[in-house]
Amino acid sequence: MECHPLYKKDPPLPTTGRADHATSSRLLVMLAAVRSRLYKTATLPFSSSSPFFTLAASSPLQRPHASMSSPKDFVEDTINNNKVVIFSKSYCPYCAETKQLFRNFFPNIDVKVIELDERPDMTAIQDYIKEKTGRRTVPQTFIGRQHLGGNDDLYAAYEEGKVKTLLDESA
Ligand SMILES: N[C@@H](CCC(=O)N[C@@H](CS)C(=O)NCC(=O)O)C(=O)O
Repeated sequence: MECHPLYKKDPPLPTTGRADHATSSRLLVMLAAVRSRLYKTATLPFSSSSPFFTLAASSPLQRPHASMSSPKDFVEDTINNNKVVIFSKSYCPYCAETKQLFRNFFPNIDVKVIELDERPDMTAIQDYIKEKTGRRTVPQTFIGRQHLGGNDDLYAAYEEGKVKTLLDESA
């Protein structure tokens, strides 16, 4: 199976610092233009603390890591607060099969999918999952806080009836 980011069907918006900066700069220029036109036409009481500017300055584009928890806290909180968690990568075919298993056989179960390749802390999260489970590959699935393993492990567990048992037990 092909497993490479270039095979991803829907590439994410640019997430590098430079792209973010360019995007937010363009946004600020647009907002400034709108602000100056409004000033001319309606003389509205804008100031530098206008909601427009507050919004732009606190945008995740400018402060991408500000509210992020540690990789360990993020993984543990996610597992504790969701019945089924799949740590995945959006372009990974094994991950697609894992997601498909739940869609096919357990369509009414909420599944929390974390697409690691869409997060800036991907590597740190994979490091923590490796520390926790001994596995660094994706997917890694947890049901009711219990680690089931990769895609092969999940399908084997499904065949044995273990997936259903764990889902029932963690109701
Ligand atoms: N046999 C494994 C194969 C998993 C696998 O090779 N995943 C690739 C992604 S498609 C991987 O994790 N590569 C290393 C990485 O992305 O860090 C399974 O069934 O889960």
